[in-house]
Amino acid sequence: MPSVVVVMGVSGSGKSTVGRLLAQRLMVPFLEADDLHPAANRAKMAAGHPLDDEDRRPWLMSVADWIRRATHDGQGGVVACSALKHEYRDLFRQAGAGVWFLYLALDRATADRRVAGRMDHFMPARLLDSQYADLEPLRPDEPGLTVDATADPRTIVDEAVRTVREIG
Ligand SMILES: Nc1ncnc2c1ncn2[C@@H]1O[C@H](COP(=O)(O)OP(=O)(O)OP(=O)(O)O)[C@@H](O)[C@H]1O
Ligand SMILES: O=C(O)[C@H](O)[C@@H](O)[C@H](O)[C@H](O)CO
Repeated sequence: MPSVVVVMGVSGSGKSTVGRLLAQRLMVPFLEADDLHPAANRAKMAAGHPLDDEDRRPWLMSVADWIRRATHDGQGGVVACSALKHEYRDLFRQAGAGVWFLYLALDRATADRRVAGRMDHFMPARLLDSQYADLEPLRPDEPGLTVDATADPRTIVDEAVRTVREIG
């Protein structure tokens, strides 16, 4: 079994929704990586500016620290984190053994609809251009599974649980 599952994808792909459900099913702790963003990052996104690599660095380090603790104490966990770029995911893989990715692949039109429909969130819909520009989909040499993010969240979780049990 993977130690930590990172549920990744662009804003609106369903990371929080699917990640919470998956953590419940696997009975492991859940981390919403958005909660670890420095205030400056949240303010920048809320003002309509996308984050760059430098903005993300301290945030990715905090997420990697959580992954390190979760793997070392043997508890494991599920993390909802955009993890858009290959190098960010490498950082997570270096933090602990057995890090595995569940990539929620979402078409742009659905992402637009979902993010525009969300009123209680700091992420403005116009930042989706930059999310897709930065996105580097999961590569075959990265451990994980790519799923269609428009499927029902429970169906996605069922498929993920089946796959992690198979590889375990
Ligand atoms: N599989 C799904 N089918 C239909 N709607 C979904 C699905 N997953 C999530 N949603 C809806 O899409 C919206 C975005 O979901 P969610 O907040 O989980 O995405 P996210 O990837 O965590 O976004 P962000 O990174 O911006 O926080 C929510 O309104 C949620 O209810
Ligand atoms: O990497 C990034 O650009 C950011 O982390 C975003 O992905 C947001 O955290 C999130 O998606 C908004 O809720």
